[in-house]
Amino acid sequence: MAVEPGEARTRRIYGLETEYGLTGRPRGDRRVGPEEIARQMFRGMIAWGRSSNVFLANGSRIYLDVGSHPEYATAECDDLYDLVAHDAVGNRLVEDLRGLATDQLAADGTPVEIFLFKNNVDSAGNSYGCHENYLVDRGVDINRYYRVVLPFLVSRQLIAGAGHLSRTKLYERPERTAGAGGPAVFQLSQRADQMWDTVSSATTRSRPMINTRDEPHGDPELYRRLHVIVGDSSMSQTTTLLKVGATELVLRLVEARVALPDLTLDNPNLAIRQISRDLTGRTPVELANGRTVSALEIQQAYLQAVLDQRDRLGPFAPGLEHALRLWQRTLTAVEAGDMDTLSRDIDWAIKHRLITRYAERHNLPPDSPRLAQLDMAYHDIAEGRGLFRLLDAHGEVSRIVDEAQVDRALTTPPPTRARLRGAFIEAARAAEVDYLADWMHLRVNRGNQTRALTLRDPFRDVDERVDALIASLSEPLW
Ligand SMILES: Nc1ncnc2c1ncn2[C@@H]1O[C@H](COP(=O)(O)OP(=O)(O)OP(=O)(O)O)[C@@H](O)[C@H]1O
Ligand SMILES: [Mg+2]
Repeated sequence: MAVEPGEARTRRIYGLETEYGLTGRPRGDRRVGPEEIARQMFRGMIAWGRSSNVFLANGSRIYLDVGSHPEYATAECDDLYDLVAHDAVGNRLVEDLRGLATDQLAADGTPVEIFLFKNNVDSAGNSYGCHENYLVDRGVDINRYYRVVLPFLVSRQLIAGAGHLSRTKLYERPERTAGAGGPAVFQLSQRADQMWDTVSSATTRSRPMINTRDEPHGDPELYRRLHVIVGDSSMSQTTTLLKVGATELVLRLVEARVALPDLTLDNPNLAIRQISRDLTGRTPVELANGRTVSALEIQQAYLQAVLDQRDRLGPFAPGLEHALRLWQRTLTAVEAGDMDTLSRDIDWAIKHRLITRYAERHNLPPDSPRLAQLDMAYHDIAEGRGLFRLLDAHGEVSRIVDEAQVDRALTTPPPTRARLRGAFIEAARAAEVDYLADWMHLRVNRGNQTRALTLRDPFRDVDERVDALIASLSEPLW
């Protein structure tokens, strides 16, 4: 359903896409490159997904792109808590594939220890993404979203950055120097130094903060999909909730036409780099109108608008309420310079504490390779090995969902179009028919007959046409 002009959308579709970093350490004589490991994971995926069609019964998509970055895209969620649970499922799935590939490579006589990282930059300085998708209405001028959302996103690393001990100099291309061109500095974000454009349809060469490719995965007359690619991957569930929840609140400000100060940045590519290099949020960045403002002030301005105009933003589900409280608490802590109070909740602060304590204990300078390893190991998703995973196992970081909720999300789609897709996939697998499913389409091929459906409404989780298609699978012949 579209919303009335001037009204905030109170139900929205969200999806998170995560690309994982992949490396292997040989346990025998032969080196095994990431391409080969990825190939083995893909074989595992075919065995385990029963086809190379990689949409799963929980509505998600798992995918191996060119390059060696397994990608997991959550199903369409309409609730932030659901989104956090569905995002967490990605780690489980790629971990399964890692296990299968490890066994297979060992059986083939090339034993290798495989590492998967939920981060955004490898040791050679190459970057890969964590994309956020937000459904917005075609009826709202997309340029108003861009204008308001960009300064928010450029400064959002202050509340949701993953942290990065980086040796990339200002405006250097990390992939040209393997990210080691200067002295080590702890930055807020892994993505800041990878951004070369603000809003464009390119994805790789001049990587923009928002991708404008118009692919709504829904009725194109009603909807658009806002494709945000500037964000860091999050290990922390609280950081995920805050990252998406605060963005949701800013989208509602745009839709409700709340008057906001003009925070258009003079040079967003420079500002994002400056902000990333200052954990206090105080560095002034230049606005197009000649004034300067800090990341903290930008974030405070948006937060204050939400608090002041809350009545105009519609009802808040518990997850959104939770995100709002976290946003307030995070900015208060940054303002007070009290990072320790964030060290259970916000990735960059958790990682910063870990690295500083280790450096102090072992008397290491910032560019010690051991600290760079620690930075990487934070994102290792293996249980019992990854550093965030260890903190989590010891109860030293906060959680939004427990393992039982992740178990559920592994098999149960959220109550959106994903539910139709999930039910269809389950039925098609049980009936052992040749089928295809993607975000918008369901199709069955039987003999020389094909039946196909298009699901244009991502909100809708009941559809008689899907029921009929599923029922027809048990008919002996068409
Ligand atoms: N109408 C919609 N609005 C917002 N998000 C959507 C909508 N439909 C699907 N999504 C989400 O968008 C994401 C799409 O991920 P996916 O990686 O398959 O697509 P893509 O970005 O179009 O393609 P690619 O990564 O191959 O370029 C998923 O997380 C999904 O849940
Ligand atoms: Mg994608």
